[in-house]
Amino acid sequence: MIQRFEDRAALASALARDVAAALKSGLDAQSAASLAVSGGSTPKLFFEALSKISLDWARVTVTLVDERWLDEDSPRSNAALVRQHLLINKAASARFLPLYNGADTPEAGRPALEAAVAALHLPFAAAILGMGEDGHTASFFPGGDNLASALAPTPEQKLETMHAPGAGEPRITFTLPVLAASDFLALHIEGARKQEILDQALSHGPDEAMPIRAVLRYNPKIYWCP
Ligand SMILES: O=C(O)[C@H](O)[C@@H](O)[C@H](O)[C@H](O)COP(=O)(O)O
Repeated sequence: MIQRFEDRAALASALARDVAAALKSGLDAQSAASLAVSGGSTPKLFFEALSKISLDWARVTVTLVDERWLDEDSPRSNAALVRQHLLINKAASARFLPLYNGADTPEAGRPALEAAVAALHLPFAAAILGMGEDGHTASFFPGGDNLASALAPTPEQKLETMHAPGAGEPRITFTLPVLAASDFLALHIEGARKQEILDQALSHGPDEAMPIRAVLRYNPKIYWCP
């Protein structure tokens, strides 16, 4: 299902309201709720809208769908984006679980992160994905070295590392089954170009060429604006 909004502000406030509702349902049913958000350039307005909504944020853990293996002082750090634009206002009391821990490589950092992630309250109450113009989502990149195991991991594995020509730097990502099991699963895309990419992904073709296809099979709610 695609919901179309007239502009970025309208999309951001609708997505923030829907994510807050999903978190509230999670918190009404259980002692804690987890939220996985994407980095990149698209989510800032949504983050700021969500940060202003009243919720029992102290019982919410925010983490990332995926992370670029970089220190937080890099402008490409997704953790830095979340700290600056989401963990503010009312959401300042949320707990944050970053997916970068300073190890030399994501492979070296992954065991400690798998242990940290094991303590998360899962399934996610909400997971919000983005999409790149190459058809990647999370760190499921075309040509990624661990793409197959990120899409179909062993059961105990919640994270996968990824090196890919289009990724910019090494990555770590939640695997598809963890993200797909979220109570509320959304894809947030903006602009005519991403609409075209989405149309291509919705046509037949291999997941390896456009890994977003693997997610579309789970019918995420799609939020789009020009
Ligand atoms: O760390 C990342 O790169 C993301 O989590 C990634 O999957 C992102 O959502 C898309 O690449 C879209 O990025 P833009 O919003 O910048 O287009």
